[in-house]
Amino acid sequence: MESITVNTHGSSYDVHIGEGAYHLFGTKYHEFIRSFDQVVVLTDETVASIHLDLLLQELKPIARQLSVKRIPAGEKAKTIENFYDCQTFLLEQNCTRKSVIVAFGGGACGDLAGFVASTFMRGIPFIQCPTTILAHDSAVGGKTAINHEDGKNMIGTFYQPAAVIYDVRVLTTLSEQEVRSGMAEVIKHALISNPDWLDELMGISSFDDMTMVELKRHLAYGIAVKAAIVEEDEREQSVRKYLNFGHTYGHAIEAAGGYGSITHGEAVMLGMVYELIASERFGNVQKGFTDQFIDYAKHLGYPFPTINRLPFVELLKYMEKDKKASFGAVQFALLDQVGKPFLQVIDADELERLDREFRDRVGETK
Ligand SMILES: NC(=O)c1ccc[n+]([C@@H]2O[C@H](COP(=O)([O-])OP(=O)(O)OC[C@H]3O[C@@H](n4cnc5c(N)ncnc54)[C@H](O)[C@@H]3O)[C@@H](O)[C@H]2O)c1
Ligand SMILES: O=C(O)C(=O)C[C@@H](O)[C@H](O)[C@H](O)COP(=O)(O)O
Ligand SMILES: [Zn+2]
Repeated sequence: MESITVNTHGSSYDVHIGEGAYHLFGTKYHEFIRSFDQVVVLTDETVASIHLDLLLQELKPIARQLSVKRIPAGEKAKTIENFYDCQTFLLEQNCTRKSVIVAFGGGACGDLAGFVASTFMRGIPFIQCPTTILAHDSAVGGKTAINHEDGKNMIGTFYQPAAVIYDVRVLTTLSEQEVRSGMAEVIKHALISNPDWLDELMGISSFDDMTMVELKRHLAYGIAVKAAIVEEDEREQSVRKYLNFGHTYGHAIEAAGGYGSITHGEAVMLGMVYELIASERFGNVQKGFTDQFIDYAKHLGYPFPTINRLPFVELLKYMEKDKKASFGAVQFALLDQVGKPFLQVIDADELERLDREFRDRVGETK
């Protein structure tokens, strides 16, 4: 079992990753769980149907009272209606300020559960139990959110979990598409931090070839990269914006396409290619590198044709509302080189030129 501690201004918590991590509920977290009058597991329908027993066999013997709230699977969970429904559930269960939420699912479930926890009676503790590769990112760092039709994650809080318990046994049931989606955030962590690690990832010709030992190592690296940035800038005033590499364009794709029509990680991969092209213009990324990266991403099956149904004007509308934008300027996290991120304002005319170049170079035209 590997453990990484995240220290922020107001909190300190551990991220545990390994096979059998849920046993920690009965050991390290036994007294912590006993200190709550109720444990509410917030989980998505799919995860519950496959893996709930694995978690409940650890929690049932120790929780004073336990209930399970199932939410819809996937991005459609992150709505104001589901948020309200969860609050109603907590009230119906007579939860109090001495209750705890356990988020059991991928990033969508974790983002919603964290937002619910941060607002129920003005805030109760929550534990993240991520069940996707992608959630090595979302479970750490305390960003919680639901979506608005005008923009991704527009309603949310910074609210750190009390612990992250990442039992990798559940990852074996992920679909090929969800593996691809999750690996995009791993690749993002490498792109913003470490050229050697990126080289290793770019040597993977099929995610099926990765062993669990290799996957766990990549996830632990990604968590360490994220934890270090969050410790430095929890509320995204400076370096935390680097974690948004690929997201300004990626979130616009998700919102313009309709939430859930493309996975978050797949949209981020398209966004990273767009933002690599911008990094050639504003940084020192070489065209040859970006072309090699495009071939790699295409070979791994990232869905570049999605861009065909999304006109630039639609994407621009969302990019202009990005959370890093202010005073009418859209700000991007770009790369000077791999491992050297920086921030750059880009105007609408340049964004359009980059968009045309992106479509040409990924081989899809309007
Ligand atoms: N808070 C953050 O810092 C942060 C970081 C990255 C992404 N996110 C958010 O995370 C979300 C994406 O997360 P995600 O990719 O985990 O999506 P997700 O939670 O929608 O899960 C993807 C799909 O996989 C299924 N699934 C989950 N675990 C499974 C398992 N073990 N076996 C089989 N199926 C399983 C789910 O039911 C769902 O259908 C987006 O909303 C994104 O905005 C947040
Ligand atoms: O933790 C962060 O900070 C990130 O930017 C990580 C991203 O992978 C994640 O998708 C995050 O939810 C995006 O945040 P947002 O503030 O752009 O909505
Ligand atoms: Zn992301």
